[in-house]
Amino acid sequence: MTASFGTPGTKIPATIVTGFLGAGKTTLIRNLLQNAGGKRIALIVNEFGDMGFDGSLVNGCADPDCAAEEVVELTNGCICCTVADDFLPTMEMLLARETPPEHIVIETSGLALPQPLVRAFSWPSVKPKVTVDGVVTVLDAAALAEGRIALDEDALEAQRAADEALDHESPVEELFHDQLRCADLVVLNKADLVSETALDSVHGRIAKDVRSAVHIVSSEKGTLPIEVLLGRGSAAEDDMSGRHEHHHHHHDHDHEDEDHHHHDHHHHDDFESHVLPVSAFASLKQAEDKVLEAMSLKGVLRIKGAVEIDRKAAPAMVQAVGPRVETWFAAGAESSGRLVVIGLKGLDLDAVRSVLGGLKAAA
Ligand SMILES: Nc1nc2c(ncn2[C@@H]2O[C@H](COP(=O)(O)OP(=O)(O)OP(=O)(O)O)[C@@H](O)[C@H]2O)c(=O)[nH]1
Repeated sequence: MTASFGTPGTKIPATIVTGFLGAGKTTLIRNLLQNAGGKRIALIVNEFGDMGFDGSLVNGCADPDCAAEEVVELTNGCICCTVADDFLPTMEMLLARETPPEHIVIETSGLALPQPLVRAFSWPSVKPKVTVDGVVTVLDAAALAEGRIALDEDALEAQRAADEALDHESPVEELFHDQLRCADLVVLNKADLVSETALDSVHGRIAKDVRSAVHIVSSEKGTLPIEVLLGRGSAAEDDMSGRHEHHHHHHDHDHEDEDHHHHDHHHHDDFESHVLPVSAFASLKQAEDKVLEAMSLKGVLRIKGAVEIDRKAAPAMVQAVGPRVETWFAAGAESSGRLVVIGLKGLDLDAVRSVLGGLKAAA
């Protein structure tokens, strides 16, 4: 082994924040950065082909208390597929700084597998200097309580009985399990939306699916003490056993003639993401109704963005997850008039477009 310049124990810790679409990753990170108490944190954000929308949201944290020294955005698509050409150079760039960050936080896209990213920490240029402090998997407790991502056989069977067309090994479920399997800490977020009983029951189901000794905590808006989130020291890159992904089954099906070494190949061939320009809506209410209607279309998983409202100077931010849509006016938001729509491959984009057409299209 070549000696590294730092002594062991001086590696920069990196926290990977993973979790399905809309679970609350960005919210949790924003909170963490506001409570970092002067720690120099670099943030790496990754989005799924949406032209950096989350990047602008995070940068929009102009709060003087926000600890993000640096927000670096990966632009080559999904982090788990572009490790070599995007993530590693970004890490090398951060490490080469005269004053390197004290902690690195990485937000993966809601459709990314954490495993390939964790493995990247074993690359020679990175391994001597950085270690995975922990994989934090954020879950939407409200969605889980409603059985929207089935975890146990009963729920799967119930769901299958309810919908013949539903494949119990859908990519969404595999992805969910893989994100859970890799966790060092599971955050049951959106606790405010569920009863204590429902939260307990979700907790019980999740506990069966995580590796032993993984902590499960609940939160509202990702508000957790920084001591809980950071400083876990898991060194996940040296501890991949037990974190393996299911996902390669799926891939093997599709490409039986290919080698196993492709097994962390993109999952999200099964997903697609679109940026839709939308014209102004008549009112906030109309925007909410239309977005909800679009969310109910088959295959649509997540909608977010900023839209114009007739006669309003500030654009309205839109965040939709499952049956919930949030909107608020945000002066100074960049790039309004577009919505990012993420869903299963084959979703009916024309139907989505006609619903989200906005005021002018509807007229
Ligand atoms: N009620 C409630 N809403 C929450 C909570 N945490 C996040 N949200 C809302 O859920 C929506 C999604 O939150 P984000 O933080 O953007 O989720 P994300 O995981 O980063 O989403 P993607 O990047 O699309 O995967 C937003 O409208 C948030 O305001 C919570 O604890 N309670």
